[in-house]
Amino acid sequence: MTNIAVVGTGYVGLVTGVALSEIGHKVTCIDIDQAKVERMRRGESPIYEPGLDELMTKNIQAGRLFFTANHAEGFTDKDVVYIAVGTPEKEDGTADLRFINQVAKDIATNVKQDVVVVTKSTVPVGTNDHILSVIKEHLVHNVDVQMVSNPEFLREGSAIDDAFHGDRIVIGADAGYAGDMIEDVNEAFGIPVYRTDVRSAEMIKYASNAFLATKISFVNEIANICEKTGANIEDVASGMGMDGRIGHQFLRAGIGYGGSCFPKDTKALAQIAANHDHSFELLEAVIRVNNEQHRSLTNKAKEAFGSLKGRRIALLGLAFKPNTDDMRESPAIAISQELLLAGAEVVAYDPIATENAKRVMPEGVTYVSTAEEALRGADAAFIVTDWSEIKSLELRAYEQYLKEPYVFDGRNCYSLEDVASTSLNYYSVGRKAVVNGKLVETV
Ligand SMILES: NC(=O)C1=CN([C@@H]2O[C@H](COP(=O)(O)OP(=O)(O)OC[C@H]3O[C@@H](n4cnc5c(N)ncnc54)[C@H](O)[C@@H]3O)[C@@H](O)[C@H]2O)C=CC1
Ligand SMILES: O=C(O)[C@H]1O[C@H](OP(=O)(O)OP(=O)(O)OC[C@H]2O[C@@H](n3ccc(=O)[nH]c3=O)[C@H](O)[C@@H]2O)[C@H](O)[C@@H](O)[C@@H]1O
Repeated sequence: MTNIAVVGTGYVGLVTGVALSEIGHKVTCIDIDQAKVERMRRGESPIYEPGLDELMTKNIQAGRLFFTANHAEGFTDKDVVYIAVGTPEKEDGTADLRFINQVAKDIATNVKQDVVVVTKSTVPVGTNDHILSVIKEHLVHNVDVQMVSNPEFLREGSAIDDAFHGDRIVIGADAGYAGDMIEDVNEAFGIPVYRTDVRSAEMIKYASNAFLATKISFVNEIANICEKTGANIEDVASGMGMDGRIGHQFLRAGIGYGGSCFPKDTKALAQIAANHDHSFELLEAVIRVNNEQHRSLTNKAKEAFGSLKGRRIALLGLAFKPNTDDMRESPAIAISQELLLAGAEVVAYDPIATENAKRVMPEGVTYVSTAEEALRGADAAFIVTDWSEIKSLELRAYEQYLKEPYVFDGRNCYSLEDVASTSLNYYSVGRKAVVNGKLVETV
């Protein structure tokens, strides 16, 4: 059992803290947001993440999981401090290290014993060295501080499962005892550990996210060409994925990736390259393709309707992916902006993310509390997020509620054969359209 503090209780920090307490460590989670801390003390997760509340409550009751807004209290007697604060994007695309720098100072001024500092946050190559120098510069007590880079690979919506069944745990440490100590801390997860130096660990995180984003932009480009050639992206992706060297994962064509990480991490890596006089052409193209892909549904609707002026569009799903309330960089934002700009009226529904959506979506969007309400009287439906509730909506519902039978499906939720037996006009991604019960090429 190790005494651990986790600084920052967002998607990563809270899941990390809960998972470490579940395998037997004594964990104190620290956040500057007092209201969040109070909710967590009651066993309520401030974020929507399946399975998290239950596991939190269990470990609070077992006396292994604590929450505080006071850094000095949180760091008392801790051997390990995890940093899990945000590293958002600055205007120029680089990572904003404001929160990281603050935590480094918080650690320096409050720790009274030797400590291993573990960076979970995604940070540019060289940042761990920078964190150590900030800590040393502000250190109040004469203690030893060692750094470990331990990037996080969990996905929102399946974060608990990922924490216990991830593919690897990357531990980046230079000389000293710290790497072995963090390997011991993680032993009970039973996940393969990959040891490397600090800078390689930092790069593994960006390279992994950039590679996954590349797969998505690649498959979206293939989908765009499928639409022009009459091929079917679902069949193409399945056939590609059967090659073990390619694999089936991250070949789902759609409306482009969103979320709190792929958009910011791809830009940050391109900037890291640029800072070292390297132009990362491939990654720049991945980003451009993704931005363009956000427009694909609206472009199809413009083509089908001629003009979207005065058209009422039902947006089904707002979160950047299912099973999360996270709206950061959700394609729903860009899609709504495009629709409003084209003079359309936007009525939106999401099973979970509506409150967060209201904070980041453009002004002028109307929110309703069921899919049916969104569809009723609309000229077209846009399927934006493939929540199971939305995927399982009967095709009959669109026929029944829509004023005009137009569905623009950004997630390929329905089979073309099923749609062909309805009265719907259906446009999806990388597949033929269905118009008047017939499969037709879109160009
Ligand atoms: N969200 C995700 O799925 C993943 C995120 N990451 C990385 O993990 C890091 C954290 O991401 P999220 O959990 O999404 O962030 P988040 O923005 O959801 O949460 C960050 C939390 O840190 C708190 N905080 C800020 N400064 C603090 C301080 N000085 N002391 C204590 N608490 C402080 C904030 O109040 C907030 O609750 C980022 O670098 C991100 O790139 C990595 C893998 C997955
Ligand atoms: O660094 C991070 O924050 C995390 O970023 C992603 O996780 P996440 O953003 O939660 O979700 P993903 O499932 O990767 O989806 C990201 C976006 O790509 C889209 N996507 C994903 C897969 C696919 O085949 N097609 C596709 O369009 C999703 O709809 C979503 O908008 C990575 O998968 C995690 O390994 C990583 O830890």
